[in-house]
Amino acid sequence: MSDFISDKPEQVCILGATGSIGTNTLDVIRRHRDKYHVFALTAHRNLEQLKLQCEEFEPKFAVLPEAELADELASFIKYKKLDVEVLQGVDNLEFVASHHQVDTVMAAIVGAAGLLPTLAAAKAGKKILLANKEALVMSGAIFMDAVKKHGATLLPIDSEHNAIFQCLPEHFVEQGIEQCGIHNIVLTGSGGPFLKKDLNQFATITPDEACAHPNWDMGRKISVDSATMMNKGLELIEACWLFDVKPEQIEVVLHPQSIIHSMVRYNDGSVLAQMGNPDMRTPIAHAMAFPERINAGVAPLDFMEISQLTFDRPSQERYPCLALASEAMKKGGNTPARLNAANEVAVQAFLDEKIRFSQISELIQQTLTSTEYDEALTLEAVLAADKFARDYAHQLVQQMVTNH
Ligand SMILES: NC(=O)C1=CN([C@@H]2O[C@H](COP(=O)(O)OP(=O)(O)OC[C@H]3O[C@@H](n4cnc5c(N)ncnc54)[C@H](OP(=O)(O)O)[C@@H]3O)[C@@H](O)[C@H]2O)C=CC1
Ligand SMILES: CC(=O)[C@@H](O)[C@H](O)COP(=O)(O)O
Ligand SMILES: [Mn+2]
Repeated sequence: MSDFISDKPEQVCILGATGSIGTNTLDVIRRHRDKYHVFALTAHRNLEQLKLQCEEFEPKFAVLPEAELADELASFIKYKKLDVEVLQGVDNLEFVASHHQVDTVMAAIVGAAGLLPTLAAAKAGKKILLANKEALVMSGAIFMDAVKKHGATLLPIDSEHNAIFQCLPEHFVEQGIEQCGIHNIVLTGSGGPFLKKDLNQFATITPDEACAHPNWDMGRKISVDSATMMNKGLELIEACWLFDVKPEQIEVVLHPQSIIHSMVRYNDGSVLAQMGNPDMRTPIAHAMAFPERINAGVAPLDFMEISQLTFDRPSQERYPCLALASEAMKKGGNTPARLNAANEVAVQAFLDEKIRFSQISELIQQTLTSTEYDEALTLEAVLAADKFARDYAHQLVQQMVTNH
């Protein structure tokens, strides 16, 4: 007898629906309304965008953490006579992420705010499409344990990790990468907008310059992370947890064109690469439909248009954040959580023009040296380390502002 194939659309909850990943996810869904149904949308401050999304997709739930915005959305929903229930408060992010009617959760909230709802989805055994790399950086062991224990399915959305996943053999989860004849993982990074900028001019970099990524259109926090290459550092940690490898098994390679999204190097000399135009709808569609393939609306890669694909070593002087992240992963315990917290505070302070671009790495380094190392194997310990490092980093911002 053939397997029963459900023709009911998959019920999707999008955490962070109004962001870059959230809107790209909705664009993929828009092309496949027969396969996917939007069950819940969550946002933070972008009320206007959420109103439009509620009108178009009419989810069962729309969640906003802040009461005032939620009330305004509820009035809009009533006025438009939409069949959408508006929920307010952060606890409701977890409620929708773990709702029994939800099949798939797109985890696309930026930063530590995404951890608890994404973990709730893992504990409810959902199919998780993971964009929120910070959740894994903060609590990799806890998160991966929850995925295994509760039978959740974890599929990477981050373009590099999705690429690596596509280049790995199917049985890598059971066997581990060494048993699969794999030598190492090659994590590619563009180097961001300051790949060639004079180091003497780093102190005067503006937020808009830092957010002008050469290849990808992303939210402001991850764009700054790309400019410092902390993004690659967070991705190195993310890859360690997703693929059960050590930092030494990952080689970071600069590839300014962002056409090869990452590679797997095999012992027989083969290197498998996943390529494509830099458009997040490819990894989103890949993970949503896996193991099938669906149309993502992405233009086919035109080799005649690509003049060259180049590779280089990242310079430690230009990108000190990359080494900070790699060291944090090697040190382990609560270090990646403290690194992430300090980075979030530093990036926000830079975006608010309180500190200089070159002070981001200084602030992270000082926070790591001055806050306490701990094994941090419980969620409470991770959250405490996050809070402590965040508070410490805020104090450093104040000092830096005063000394300006
Ligand atoms: N953009 C990209 O191409 C890629 C992103 N990622 C990762 O995906 C995640 C999302 O990135 P991106 O889409 O660029 O980010 P955006 O800033 O564009 O979007 C972030 C989303 O999270 C919501 N949000 C922000 N803060 C909170 C909060 N405190 N509580 C609840 N929701 C919140 C925002 O709501 P609102 O807009 O309403 O304020 C928005 O919906 C990040 O972890 C990033 O590292 C990974 C690979 C590629
Ligand atoms: C699209 C994506 O996955 C981003 O994380 C991307 O990797 C950013 O580009 P960088 O390679 O410059 O960090
Ligand atoms: Mn990435």
